[in-house]
Amino acid sequence: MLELRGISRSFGDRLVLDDVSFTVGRGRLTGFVGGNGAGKTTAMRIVLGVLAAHAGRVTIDGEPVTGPQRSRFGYMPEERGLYPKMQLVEHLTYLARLHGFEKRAATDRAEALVERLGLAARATDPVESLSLGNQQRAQVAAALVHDPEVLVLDEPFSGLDPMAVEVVQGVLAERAAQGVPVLFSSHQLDVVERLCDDLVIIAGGKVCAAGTREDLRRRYGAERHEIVAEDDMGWLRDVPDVRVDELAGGSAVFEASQDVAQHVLTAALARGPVRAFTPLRPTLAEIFRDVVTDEPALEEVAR
Ligand SMILES: Nc1ncnc2c1ncn2[C@@H]1O[C@H](COP(=O)(O)OP(=O)(O)OP(=O)(O)O)[C@@H](O)[C@H]1O
Repeated sequence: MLELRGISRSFGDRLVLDDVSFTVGRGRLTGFVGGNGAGKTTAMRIVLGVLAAHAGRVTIDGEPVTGPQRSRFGYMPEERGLYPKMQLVEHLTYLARLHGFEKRAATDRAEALVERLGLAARATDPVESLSLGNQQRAQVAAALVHDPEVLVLDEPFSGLDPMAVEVVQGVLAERAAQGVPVLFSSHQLDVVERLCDDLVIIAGGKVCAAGTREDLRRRYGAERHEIVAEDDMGWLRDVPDVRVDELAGGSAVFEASQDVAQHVLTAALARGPVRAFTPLRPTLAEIFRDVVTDEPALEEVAR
């Protein structure tokens, strides 16, 4: 398990990470979510040792991370850095060799990854000639080519079309299934929601929520319910402790506690048939809105 414990970091007199603690479990995909400037990249750089923390520590299985261990981490940095003139497989082979693989093994790994990431037709193209989405896939391949023991990826899904998102998702999930702790940041809440086992939500340099996706759904987000009745549901607006979010004839979506929702159901049944009554699970976007109070509007975050 990778753990950040009490990490703080300032730039000048500006505190950008304030006592940040969270874990990234083995075999888990952990999504790191937060608005622009929340501190995600800074925290990831500290995990990789590219940047020093001013307080706190990063441990792996309870022990402080050492230099040799860090060299076996896979990192996809925010600033993408591949040599533009090098051919794709040649480049990945070169990176694998830097990590100590023999030539044959390095080439085999590079070719297998290129194939797995759907880039086989581009294997001998110079990196600079790849489309932006394919360059992004190539960056993911670069982070994976030495079979890392920990994976940290800064926005691996940005700029990918939905097919490429699926491919990269699949590759990361495979690594996680092999026991690798995987931490990735993303602004794409729908992707994070679909893919992650665990989530860390950060705002203004502080972790404001962390846990499994199901945990967060239970702990945060309004309790919402959908009801579809034969008769008009207009009366719902007058029920105390109910907030009506949507109302169209007999269909309504409302926020209320479990007890009040049961009361609404009973009242609706007393008026006529009820066709559907469903608790709605909060989406990550709703949870995010709930826990991040002083961040930019969600639309800005998702952009
Ligand atoms: N080298 C630096 N010098 C000064 N300030 C910095 C430096 N690096 C980051 N910051 C500041 O630290 C804060 C956190 O930045 P960081 O890049 O970690 O956020 P982020 O969550 O990754 O944001 P984004 O989603 O926009 O990439 C920002 O206010 C940023 O301006």
